[in-house]
Amino acid sequence: MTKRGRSWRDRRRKSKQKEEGVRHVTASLMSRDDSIQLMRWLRRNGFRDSHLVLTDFPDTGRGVMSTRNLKEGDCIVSLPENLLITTTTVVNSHLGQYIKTWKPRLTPKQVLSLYLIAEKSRGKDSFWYPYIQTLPTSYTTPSYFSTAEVDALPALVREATLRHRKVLQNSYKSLQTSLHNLEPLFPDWKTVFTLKSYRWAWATVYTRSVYKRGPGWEFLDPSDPDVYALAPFLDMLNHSPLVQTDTDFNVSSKCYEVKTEGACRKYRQVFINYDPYDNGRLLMEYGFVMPRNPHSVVTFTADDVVACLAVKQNGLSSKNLLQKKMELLSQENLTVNLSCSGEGLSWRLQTALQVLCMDHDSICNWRTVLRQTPRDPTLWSTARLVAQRLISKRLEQHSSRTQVAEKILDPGNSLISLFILMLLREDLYILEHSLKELNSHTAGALEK
Ligand SMILES: C[S@@+](CC[C@H](N)C(=O)[O-])C[C@H]1O[C@@H](n2cnc3c(N)ncnc32)[C@H](O)[C@@H]1O
Repeated sequence: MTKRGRSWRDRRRKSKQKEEGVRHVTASLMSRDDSIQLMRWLRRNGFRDSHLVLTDFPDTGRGVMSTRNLKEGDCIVSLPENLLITTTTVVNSHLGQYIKTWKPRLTPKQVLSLYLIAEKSRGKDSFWYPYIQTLPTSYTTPSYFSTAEVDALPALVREATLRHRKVLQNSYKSLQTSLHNLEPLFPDWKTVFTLKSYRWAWATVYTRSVYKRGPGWEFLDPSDPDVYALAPFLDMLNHSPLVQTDTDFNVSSKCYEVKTEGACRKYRQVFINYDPYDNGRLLMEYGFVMPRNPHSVVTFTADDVVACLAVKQNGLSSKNLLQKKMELLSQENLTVNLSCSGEGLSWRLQTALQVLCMDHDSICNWRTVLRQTPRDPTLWSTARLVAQRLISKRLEQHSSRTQVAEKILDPGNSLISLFILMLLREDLYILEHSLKELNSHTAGALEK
């Protein structure tokens, strides 16, 4: 065996660094020109930023890095109104006269989607060209999932996915009847406004718009609020549930501003907090999931709990008693969103479990469980056994779903598959952890 000295290791290290450097430069060169054009265009049009640059991050993909230390209260982005795409932008554009008379009335999301497709098709002639060039060309939101990916999802997320896809299809269908009216502007409207381009535009609006209240145009469908604005550069900020930012339109400066509510170190990624969503919702609305998401939960319904009541107990609880309990729970809105998380069972689930385990005599005092403490130890020990059954049953179903998904999905080739597997594994962890907690309490109670 040849012994390799320090110089070999140094050479190896240097050549590895070079390889990585080449990979890094190749990856960033692809978007570097577009990023430079975007920044120039933004500054030409009144954008002010404080030392922020677009960068690829290994864990989140493209995002924003600060080149100086940021302190609480710093205004890091200030985007003038003329750089926002809102329904007002569209109404004042060449599409405006068509939007005003469109039948059936358009929703604000449809208006923005049509505009994005129209502007994209105009290429360099569009004012928005430098912005559109930096938009992703495809997304990881539900309308991009393959059939195998949809099938692999947990039941509730799968239902939400199918609903999401239906909304998109119906939205496109309702547009189709009037698209030919755009012929004077777009002679090739049939190949421009396709379902595929609409899916892209719709996902762009869904995943990248910020909240800005519109004027309430009377010619738009009021069933969807006019609160969306596409905000170049600001939409490059990724989400973290751990940060707080103040993101709003400032009516006096007429700029959309982002202010930090905490410090951020130099050369670190700057995040904003989109919404306190669990991973299922993040996947539905934004097309990604977060490892160790503090908002992640596994949810149950009251019917799931009822199915786990002991046969004996079920027998004892006459049909009428069970009906009464379900009425009480629904009065308190406690029949859905009963959940467990990395921290164990939620208060809602614990309460529903206790109500469903009450006997004939104690049900008249059912409100005592709403107060949470002190807990009736006998009632809670029955409820805990039902909880163990509930979680074990779900864990069994979920483990086999995850095993099947691991065989079918290819996370190396599809980011969507990777996110779905992350979602399944996170739920598995929550269920295992919750069951462990329940078992340890049972063991503790037996030892006493
Ligand atoms: C407003 S954009 C943020 C910029 C985006 N990363 C880009 O390159 O254009 C929102 C999208 O960024 C991605 N994203 C945001 N936060 C993320 C995170 N913490 N981890 C992974 N992807 C994230 C998701 O694809 C999401 O739909």
